[in-house]
Amino acid sequence: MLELVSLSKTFNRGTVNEIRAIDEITLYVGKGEFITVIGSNGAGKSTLLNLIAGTYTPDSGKIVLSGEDITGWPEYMRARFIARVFQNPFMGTCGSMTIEENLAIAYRRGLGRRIRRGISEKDRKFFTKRLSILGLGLEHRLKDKVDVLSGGQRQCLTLLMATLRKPQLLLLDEHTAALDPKTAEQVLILTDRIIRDMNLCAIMVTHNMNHAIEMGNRLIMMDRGKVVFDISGEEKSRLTVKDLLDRFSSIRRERFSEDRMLLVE
Ligand SMILES: Nc1ncnc2c1ncn2[C@@H]1O[C@H](COP(=O)(O)OP(=O)(O)OP(=O)(O)O)[C@@H](O)[C@H]1O
Repeated sequence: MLELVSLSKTFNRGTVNEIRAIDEITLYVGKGEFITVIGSNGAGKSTLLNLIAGTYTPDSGKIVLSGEDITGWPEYMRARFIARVFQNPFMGTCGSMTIEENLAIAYRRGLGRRIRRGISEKDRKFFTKRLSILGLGLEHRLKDKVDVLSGGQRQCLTLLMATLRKPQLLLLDEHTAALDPKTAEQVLILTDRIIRDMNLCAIMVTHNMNHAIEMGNRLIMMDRGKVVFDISGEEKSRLTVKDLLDRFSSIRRERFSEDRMLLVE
């Protein structure tokens, strides 16, 4: 489904602030894989999603989606196939527009101008049906402005909009981090349900080790722009928070010994 081949990205090249954010990452993501991505601050998680979505261009390497080399494609072209939900619930929706207007925009994304028209009764029925799966009663509030929704309701709507037309890939960039714990849990349950029901290929960045373990069928850990741990299937289902913490500590120890070597040399 998605192939990343020797992908690299360096910021501020040639300056004292040079940072190799993504360092020769090669990753194959199969159909129906739901990957959780974990790693310390600055490990390169968001940069990886930005490269996949086309927000950033890689310095080298290749990105292939469903057999097509999309490395040179601009972000707007990739958006037809790659949906993304950000941490900020305000980013995926337009507050001054109604729920049904927001859904209509999402529904028509990627369609030609010819097909743009008002919202028909058939559209409304479809939106009502999809909104009802959220279990938030939003299906009875189609004409409400999105501004009046809570952060959690808004993030659920964003998730629904991102998947209204089945994307080839769904990117979730810490999409529950700005919500209170209870709402975050609800949004995660919904995320899991949508991904399973639609058999979506998804990549979810999180700082929460429990979420990284509980969600998805594959987990990768990043450190300094590299994938340092990649586990899936049965092995992943047996993974514990302690295992992840042990991994983090061993990475830190390695780094410490490297630093010492540098000092000695
Ligand atoms: N636009 C940019 N310009 C310069 N440096 C950047 C830019 N974006 C990211 N970086 C740097 O690249 C490195 C990786 O950043 P990134 O945001 O991908 O990490 P992350 O794993 O998502 O971290 P966090 O968990 O803190 O969000 C960091 O050192 C960051 O400061």
